[in-house]
Amino acid sequence: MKLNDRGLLIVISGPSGVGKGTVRKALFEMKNHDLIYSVSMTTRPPRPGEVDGVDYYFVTKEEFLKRISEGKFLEWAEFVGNYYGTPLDKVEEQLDLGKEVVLEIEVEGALQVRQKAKDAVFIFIVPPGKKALYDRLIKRGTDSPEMIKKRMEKADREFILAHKYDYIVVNDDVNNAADRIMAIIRAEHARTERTIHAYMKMLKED
Ligand SMILES: Nc1nc2c(ncn2[C@@H]2O[C@H](COP(=O)(O)OP(=O)(O)O)[C@@H](O)[C@H]2O)c(=O)[nH]1
Ligand SMILES: Nc1ncnc2c1ncn2[C@@H]1O[C@H](COP(=O)(O)OP(=O)(O)O)[C@@H](O)[C@H]1O
Repeated sequence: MKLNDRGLLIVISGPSGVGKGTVRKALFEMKNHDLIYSVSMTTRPPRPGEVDGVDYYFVTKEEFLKRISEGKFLEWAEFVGNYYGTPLDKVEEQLDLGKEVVLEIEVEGALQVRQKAKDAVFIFIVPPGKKALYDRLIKRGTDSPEMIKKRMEKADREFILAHKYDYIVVNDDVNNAADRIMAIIRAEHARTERTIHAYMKMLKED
């Protein structure tokens, strides 16, 4: 039984290569959930295998800047030379339908969402160690040595902001990390301030 009509907004961040995409896929493969992934827009070129409209909406810088000026993003940020943003209309639409909307975004954008959506839940994924992070970026094989260096330096600046999140999840094992995130989402549903008004309303209508 669902107590709140409006869906929960879940923001997941973590350094590049920590396994956000991998853990998110494991999360969505779990049974009995109402999660929707918010596909971001980016000016980064697609990686081999990435599909427009599934992994990202791939657009030009001009198109992206036009959308910023039209106020079409819930948040946006520049990350190692490319723009990334969350289309506002789709997120609102899904939350109104009672869906749990998952954003997988970097910290600067997450902090913008923190200002706008007070009852969103913020989860920061960390690697079991710095060496593990480096190894994962190498293993993924999608970035040049120079880009890996930039992503590792960026990770150092992101770790400092981890305390601004509600939860820290260690991605030691993909399925364990996904389980922990699902447990957090379920617990957030039961939070008093989130559900009490909806429950009182339901009692009145009962
Ligand atoms: N602020 C913001 N960051 C995003 C968005 N979409 C993706 N990102 C983040 O941008 C960073 C770079 O993403 P990407 O180029 O796909 O590389 P990855 O981190 O190696 O997966 C990651 O931290 C993503 O979480 C978005 O819509 N807004
Ligand atoms: N728990 C884990 N243990 C070992 N390797 C992992 C784990 N999670 C992810 N990886 C690997 O690390 C690399 C980066 O993962 P990815 O999901 O692309 O990270 P992100 O989306 O955070 O940039 C991939 O090659 C992925 O298979």
